Amino acid sequence: PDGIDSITNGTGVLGDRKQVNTVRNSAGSYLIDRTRGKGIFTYDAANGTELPGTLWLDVDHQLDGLLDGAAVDAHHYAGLTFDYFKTVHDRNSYDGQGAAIVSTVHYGKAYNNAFWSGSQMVYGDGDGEKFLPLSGSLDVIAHELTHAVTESTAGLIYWNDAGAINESMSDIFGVLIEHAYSETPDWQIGEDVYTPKVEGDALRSLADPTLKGLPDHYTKRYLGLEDFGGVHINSSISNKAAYLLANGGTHYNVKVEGIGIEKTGKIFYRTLTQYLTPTTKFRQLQAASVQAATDLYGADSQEVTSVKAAFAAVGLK
Ligand SMILES: CCCCC[C@H](S)C(=O)N[C@@H](Cc1ccccc1)C(=O)N[C@@H](C)C(=O)O
Ligand SMILES: [Ca+2]
Ligand SMILES: [Ca+2]
Ligand SMILES: [Zn+2]
Repeated sequence: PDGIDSITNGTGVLGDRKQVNTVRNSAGSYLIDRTRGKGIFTYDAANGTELPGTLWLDVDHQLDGLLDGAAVDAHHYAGLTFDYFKTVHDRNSYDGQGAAIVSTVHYGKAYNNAFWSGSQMVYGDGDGEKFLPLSGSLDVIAHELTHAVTESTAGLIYWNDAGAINESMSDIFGVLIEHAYSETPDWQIGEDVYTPKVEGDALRSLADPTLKGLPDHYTKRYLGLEDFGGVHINSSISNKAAYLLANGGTHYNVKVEGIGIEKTGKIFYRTLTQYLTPTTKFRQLQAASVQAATDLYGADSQEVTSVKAAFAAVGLK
């Protein structure tokens, strides 16, 4: 639709006020952000499963209704995630060519998930017990958009080791992007929308995966067929390595000197975009990460030593 670029005030899923970039005309304000790449577009599935659904139009230019929150957050957080890849890694959208970013909210009925469809992000409303509308948490949007980056670069298949590494990259960048923009960053995933009636829990913890019964060592990996071969289970192995690399610590008697979150982000971004392939296995992830750190900081650097220690601590090499 035609119209003028404008900024509209809105209320997010958690009742927090924020501004979103919109296109405004006589019909109302559309969730179109023309300030980033080829644009960010947010749609409404109206609790159906047709994608992308209807481009979000707010007729009174006040994005503060109960149904608006999911759309406001999906749009706003997609913008922040775009900004992170652009300003921190000099990557213009998920494809490096400014690709338009499309999101759909209110997908399905009480749908307790969010996903990258292969061409767009999709968010369920949650059932109010397990999840609130999933776009209400920045780490969820960052997780999903990172799948698009992964698909445009490494192409990790969604199965067994490669799938777990795929999922892990999405969790790691979920944390990195939350640390870049949130006042209350953490090493947990989904805490803002997970179990609204239970305080202090999260879907996954990178700091201590065992809190949710997930493996924190390669010898404890899941070998079954569920969850695409454990992609949301074995992701915790490299998630833990990332936590140790950034923060340091001693894990299974292996001491890791932390190098901070910025350098951790640089290493994992280079690993993901330069060295991973569709079939990368966990041991190859270790080697790829060492290579990326070597490229960036030199073979004899503390950073390389810490990458080796972080992966050794979770049983890789
Ligand atoms: C369609 C089935 C597969 C879903 C895969 C998507 S990418 C995914 O991993 N979704 C995230 C959503 C998420 C992300 C961050 C924080 C909370 C929730 C996910 O972890 N889904 C879990 C619930 C799962 O699918 O097991
Ligand atoms: Ca978090
Ligand atoms: Ca909770
Ligand atoms: Zn995922």
